Amino acid sequence: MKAGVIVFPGSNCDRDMAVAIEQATGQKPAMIWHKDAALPRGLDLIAIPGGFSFGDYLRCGAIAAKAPVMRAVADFAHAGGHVLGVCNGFQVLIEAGLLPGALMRNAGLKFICRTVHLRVETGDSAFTRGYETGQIVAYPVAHHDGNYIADADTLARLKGEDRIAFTYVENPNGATADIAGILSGNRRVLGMMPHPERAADPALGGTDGKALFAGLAAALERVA
Ligand SMILES: NC(=O)CC[C@H](N)C(=O)O
Repeated sequence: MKAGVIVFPGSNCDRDMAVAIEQATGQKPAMIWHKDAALPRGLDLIAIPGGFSFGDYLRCGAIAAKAPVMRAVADFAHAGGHVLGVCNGFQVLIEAGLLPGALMRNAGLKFICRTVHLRVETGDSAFTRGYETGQIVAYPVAHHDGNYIADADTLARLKGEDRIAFTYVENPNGATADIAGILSGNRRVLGMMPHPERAADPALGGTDGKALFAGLAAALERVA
């Protein structure tokens, strides 16, 4: 699997993401600067990492969503490519219009940095196929704007199309329907607030995120 990790000024989980991908695939991902208008050829996965892109000015992810590379990311997604957005990456995907809804300030108005439990709501995607539907996993969260909001129609569509990937067991931020992560209509774009790449090595205190990267590697591995 050939992966690329997008890097914005203020990204701070880009290297963690690269390590998790390399551990799962045996291949170093390409690190792609936000000003690059063209992607490396032959990518199977693009990861948009967590952080504070452009200092979270305007709204989290709003400026990054207008970066030159995002046009190429949108083309890649529209052509059926797999895209993983974690935390600030989820915010960027929403601001870019690649996933529906909005990410608002946490209901408690505080930055939340701790490990939370999530329920895997669907195993039906390249991202979640390494889990059983209904499995409970522990991932860290670290955000102040993780309160996922969707209107009634969007929520009904997400539920009806089995596009809610993860929910919080105990909602930390006020998110609608306890939503922690959602899939696009073609199930190839996943945005999620919790950090699988921070739970992918025993040295980090947890390994529940490993199955996400292993599942992706298995799903996107090319037959030589
Ligand atoms: N860890 C992150 O990606 C932080 C995301 C975002 N800047 C927030 O605080 O909501």
